[in-house]
This record gives sequence, C-alpha cells and structure tokens, in this order.
Amino acid sequence: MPVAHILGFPRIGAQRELKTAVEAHWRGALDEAGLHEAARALRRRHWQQQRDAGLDFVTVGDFAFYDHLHNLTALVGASPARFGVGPSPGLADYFAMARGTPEQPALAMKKWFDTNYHYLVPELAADTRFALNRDWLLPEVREAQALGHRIKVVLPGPLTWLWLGEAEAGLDKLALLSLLLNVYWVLLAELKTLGVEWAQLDEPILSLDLPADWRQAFVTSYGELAGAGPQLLLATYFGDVSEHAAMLRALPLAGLHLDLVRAPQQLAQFVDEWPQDRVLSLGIVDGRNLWRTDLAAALTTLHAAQAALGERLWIATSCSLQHVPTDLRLERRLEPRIRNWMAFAVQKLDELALLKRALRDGEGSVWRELHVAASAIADRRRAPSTQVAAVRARVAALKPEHARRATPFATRHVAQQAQLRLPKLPTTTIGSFPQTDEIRAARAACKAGTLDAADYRTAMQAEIRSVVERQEALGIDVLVHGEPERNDMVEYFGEQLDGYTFTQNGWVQSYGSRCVKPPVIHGDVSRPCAMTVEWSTYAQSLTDRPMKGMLSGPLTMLFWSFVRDDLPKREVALQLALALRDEVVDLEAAGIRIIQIDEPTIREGLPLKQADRPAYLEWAVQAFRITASGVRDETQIHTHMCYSEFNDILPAIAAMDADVITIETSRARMKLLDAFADFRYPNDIGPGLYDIHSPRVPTREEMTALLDKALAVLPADRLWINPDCGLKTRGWPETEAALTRMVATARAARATLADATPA
Ligand SMILES: CN1c2c(nc(N)[nH]c2=O)NC[C@@H]1CNc1ccc(C(=O)N[C@@H](CCC(=O)N[C@@H](CCC(=O)N[C@@H](CCC(=O)O)C(=O)O)C(=O)O)C(=O)O)cc1
Ligand SMILES: N[C@@H](CCS)C(=O)O
Ligand SMILES: [Zn+2]
Repeated sequence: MPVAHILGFPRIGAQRELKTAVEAHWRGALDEAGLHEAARALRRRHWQQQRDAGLDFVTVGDFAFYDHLHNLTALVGASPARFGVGPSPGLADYFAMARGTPEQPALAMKKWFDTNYHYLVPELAADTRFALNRDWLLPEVREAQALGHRIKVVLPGPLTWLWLGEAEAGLDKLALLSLLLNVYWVLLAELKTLGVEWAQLDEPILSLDLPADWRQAFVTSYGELAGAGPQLLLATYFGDVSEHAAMLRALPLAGLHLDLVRAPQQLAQFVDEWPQDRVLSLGIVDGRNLWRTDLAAALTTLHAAQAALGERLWIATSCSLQHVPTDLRLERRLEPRIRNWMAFAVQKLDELALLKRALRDGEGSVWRELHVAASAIADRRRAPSTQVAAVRARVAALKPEHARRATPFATRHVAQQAQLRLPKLPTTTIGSFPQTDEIRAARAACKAGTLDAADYRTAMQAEIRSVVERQEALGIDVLVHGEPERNDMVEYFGEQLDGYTFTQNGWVQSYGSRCVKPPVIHGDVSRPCAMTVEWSTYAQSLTDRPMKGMLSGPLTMLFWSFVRDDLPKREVALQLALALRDEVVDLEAAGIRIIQIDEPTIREGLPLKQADRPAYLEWAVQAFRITASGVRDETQIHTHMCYSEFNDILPAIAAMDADVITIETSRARMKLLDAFADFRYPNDIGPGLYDIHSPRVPTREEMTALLDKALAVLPADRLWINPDCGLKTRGWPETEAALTRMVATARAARATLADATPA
C-alpha cells in the first residue's frame, strides 16, 4: 500500500493569519506568547488537514515565523557573530537577524532556487560554530505528537544549507561541514529518542550543476548521518537529479524523493534496480502550480512504478506546497468553469489521498472522483479561451524587426538627451512610493463596494499629486507616479489582461510576512484596453519634469503568475510581450518620454542547469525586446532588475538593449558593477545607492562611498542615481530622509565632476 505524504504545507494560513500575527507582534500589539499561540493554531489546523485527507504522515518542521532556512540557522546555533546573540537565539534575536537592527543590517535575502520565495542567507565564517538549539523544532515535534499524529520531520539538508550560505572571503564552505554534521547527528538522535520514524532532509541543490567536491560531500555526509536517528528520506526537487543516480542509489538512505512534475523523465533512471530496502517517493502532484493534477496520467505513471516498487512506492507533492495558495474553497468569485480546473494546497492533499486509494483499492473504488477530475481536465483542454485565433496569429506573424529598435543605443542616446536635457548623474526612483494603510484601505473599500470607483480614482490621483510634489521638493530629476493604484506590480496588470484571472485569497509567502497573490494565466493573453496611460498622463500633467511610465515586463508577468501548463512558457511570454508592447506604444503616443519595463525576474526564470540556459535566454531577451521596440529613438526605455546575481548573464542583459538599467547593488556593495565594467556594458546604468528592504536610513557617507565605487569603474556620463528597488514597503519619513541624502550625494558628485572637467 503506497504511503502518501507532502513535502511541506503553506505556513502563512489561508487568510494570512501568520502575517497578521507576526506584524501585530512587531508593532507591539501581540506578545510573544500570543504569537506562539497563533502559530500553534495554524500548525494544528494544517496537520489536521493532512490527517483528515488521509495522508500517512503529517509533516512537521515546515513552519517558520519568517523563513525555514533561517529556522535551521537558529536550530544549529549559527547566528552571525555581528548580531551578538550567541548560539541559542530566541525569537527576538531571530527577528532581529531577519529584519536588521539600528546597528546591524539584516541578513541578505535571496531567491529560493527559481521560485518567488526568498530565504535569509546564512553568513559563514571560518570561526562559525554550531550547537543544537533545543528551543527550535523539537517543541513542534512534541506538539504534533501530543496531538496524536504520526509524523515525518522535514529539515533543509546540511549541504543545501551550506551551499546557500555566503562565505567570508577565502573560506571554503565545506570546511564547516563536519562541525555542522555533528549538530545534525545530535538532532537526528534526539528525534529518534522522541520516537520520530522518518526525517526528510531537503537537498534541492542536487538539481543544480554541482562541483565534484560537493557531490563527494553527499557521500560522506549521508554516510555519517544514516544511522544517527530516524529513517532518512532525502528529498530532491525543482529538477532532474538523474546524473547523480548512481551516487544516490549507493547512499545508505531509507528513501529518496524525486520531482516528477519538473523532471518526469528521470523516473526511468531510478525505478529499475532501486534497492529492495529503500522507498522511492514520487512527486506527482505539482507543488509549484495551482492546476488540478491529471489523475489519469498520474495513475499511468504510478501503476508502472508500483509494479516495479511494490510497497516501496510513496506518492507525494513534487516539492513543498508552500508555493501554492492554501484553500480553493475560499474562492467565491472565480468563474466556476476556471475554478474547476484548479487545486490549491488543501485540494492537493485530497488528490494524493485519491491516488493512494486508486492504487490500493483499484480505480473502481474511486471511479466517481476520477471521472469528475477527468471531466475538469477535458473541459480545460477544449475551453475557447485557451486558443484565441487572433492572439495566435499575432505571435505567428512576429518578425525579427519587431524585436529591434530602429537605431543603436549611441544614436538613440543623443536623440533622448536632446529632448530630456537631464543633468549628469540624473536622479530617479524605481517606481513605487509607500503603499500606506490609507491607500490599501481605499482599495479594500473600493473592492468591497463601500467606496465608488470615481472616489477611489480621486483618492489615488490625490496620492499621485502628493508624490509628484514630494519628488519635486526633493529635487529628483526623473519622476514616477508612485504606483498607488497597484495592489501589486503583477497582479495589477493580470487583472486587466484577457487570458488572466485572479483570486481573492490566493496568497503565497514571498518573504517574511510579505505575501503575493499571483494572478493566473489560464488562456491566451491579450490587452483589451490601455492599462496605465490614464495614470501616467495624469501624473505627467502635474510636472514639467519627465514622468516615467511604469510597466511590468513580459518575463516578470510570466514568472510571478501561475502559468498555464498546456503551452510552452516561451509562447506565453511572446503573447505577454505583444500585449505590453501595445501599452508602451500607447504611453509614447500619450506624451510619456521615458518608459520603464521592470524585469526583476529575468534571473529567476533562468533554468537551474547551465545546459538549459542559452535557449531560455534567447526567448527571454526576445520577449523583452518585442515589448520595448515599438517606440521612436527619442523615447527612453528603462528596465529595472533587483537581485544582483547576474554576472553570469550579462551578455543577455546587454542584449535586452534597454537605454537605462537600474539594478540592486547596494547590499553586494557594488560588487556587481565590476562585472558590468569588465563586460563593458554599453548602455546607461543606475546602480542602487541604498537598500530599500530596511527602514534604516543610510548616511550620506555610505551613499557617497557606493557612488565613488561606481564612478571608479564606470564612466560618469553612463551613470544614474537611484535606490535599489521600489519604495512601496517603506514609510514616508525614512523614504524622504533617504532620498534627501541620495539627491545631495548626486549633487555633490556633480559638483566634483564639474570641478574636475577642464574649462
Ligand atoms: C518586488 N517583489 C515582488 C515579487 N512578486 C510580486 N508579485 N510582486 C512584487 O512586488 N517578488 C519579489 C519582490 C517581493 N517583494 C514584495 C514586497 C512587498 C510585498 C507586499 O507588500 N505584499 C503585501 C500584499 C500586497 C497586495 O497585494 N496588497 C493588496 C491587498 C492589501 C490587503 O491585504 N488588504 C487587506 C485590507 C487592507 C485594509 O483594509 O487596510 C485585505 O484585503 O484584507 C492591495 O494593496 O490592494 C502584503 O501585505 O504582504 C510583497 C512582495
Ligand atoms: N516598479 C516596481 C519595481 C519593483 S521590482 C516598484 O518600484 O515597486
Ligand atoms: Zn525591484
């Protein structure tokens, strides 16, 4: 009889209860005991849902107040010395490291593989020491046991934790491995003492291209940990691990998990000759998307696997369900037809249970449920919205010239400068200004019908006016309207495009207490009417300075949405590119002289394996260029990317040929710029002068030091001055204080440059 389990459940709560509790705690409105009680209630509910569905284990260890990787850092006592919290951080220390303190910047945040989730980067030093902190995880294990659950504990694996850490200069991270393994060993031993039967160690780095010493480290690590505690299930996900099949088969594990949604082909490499004493867990239900599973197809795969594996077959989600929304039952406004194509986390539990029953008792025992599921899949396949002739024809008619501006950058630059007359080192911001409680309350009231659309528009226009006035007072050169009318930079556009739908409660955690509600691409995408022109022209009417139009680019729309899985991503990207191109052209026609097309996700979409990257980058760059290339030379196209890790894709970024790129660099202390300089990046660059993720206002000296670094490696007449990213999560006081210093930094640098210029 196959065991059914999940790799993890969304911790945030179907209605973001965790966010509410954590933020209340941060503002002092909920004490630590209250916060723990809210957390316990969520865990209790989520475990019960797994048990009620009929899963064989409830998964414990997937809960985190901020981030699960940071939980492991706390559990193994590896807090960076700079925080001075010692080996046993409490909750206040945990939050201090996550959010920063007046004295210390927060731990860096990075994208979790190719998802839109961010983890807190462990800081590793030669003198990092580890000690098991028994206040973490173990109480949750006892809590689940006290509720009578049969549990499987999940932890990030030691090698994934180390790999994702940032090492101080000169440190080989693997030098810390044996000390780290000691703590894992003790932890696993304690879990065994508590009666835990299974521990799932997540090692998604096995989906990356791993150097030989790291592959070897798997052999030593798991050799050492195998007998320490509960039976070990090593979980891989997000890609194909078949290149490691021989090594994985030889590890003394009790089981291995494979992601068959991302890499179904890898099953063949494992299923035959799988050791008799090992479990093979097959991730057949998609943990990354919200579509129903094609149960008939899944059963075909699983029957074959069962024939080979018998009792050793486990069935599971492909990865943790933390990447999908919690419960479809809360969606009361979705079009019923489209809703019927979906499964959120709770519904995916039911899918697993159903698959298990079909395998155990025969498909006849669940034929009704299978029939309902098959009808939904068939209905989706034949829905007219998934095949719109006009959209398909437009994509088919694309020609190389659609992806090319009329002249090279140097020519455009002259035309743009003649029109815009910007000073050296022009100052700008990335688009959003603080999304205040008042703005969100107005939007919530408008959605609830208690504020009519005209009054909402007036309120947003008042906000735009105030944002414009503030920027003029600050002396910023290129203004933005501040994006107050946008709930989110992707959801907002998704709400206006055909082929998209959106949810009421489809929240997924992005980082800490911040969530996003990705819109859903269910059909062919097109733009029924202009989306931003009215807001941008209103904003431009308030000032003589250039007002940047502000759009999310095709890749960002793709990767931050739930995407249909019945069409290659490239095709969806091209549909989006054409829809957004029309918006760019309309903005230009309405008198907007600078248009920013945000593409913070270009790196997120990068395949995890090197070999798959060139093909992706080709269509990704093409999609951006199609969006950007419908305008005259005089119209300046900006793009913006946060997350500074793109040294390895600089040729592709240059090939996007945006006139100006603004990038996040401040946390990496401008290291990225060396790469831009070495590469001789040809167009203009705005390296972020300050980190917007923290309320801390940087000093003039800090900004000047960063600007000096930029000026040392790039020509002054290529440089722009801006923050790292949008300011929507910040409050006004720190925003104005930081921007005042930023403008002053730019002015001082201009004066220095003028002094240095021979008369
Ligand atoms: C730039 N980033 C983004 C990513 N992904 C996106 N899809 N969008 C992004 O901007 N990925 C990488 C980064 C991640 N960064 C962030 C930054 C900030 C947030 C964030 O603030 N999220 C908000 C939710 C935003 C939202 O959709 N707001 C809506 C709904 C607001 C709401 O909750 N309303 C309440 C009522 C409010 C009231 O009455 O006052 C309700 O409906 O109950 C809106 O503005 O209308 C968050 O709160 O977490 C996310 C990622
Ligand atoms: N224009 C967006 C980009 C965020 S990546 C903003 O400013 O929030
Ligand atoms: Zn950004």
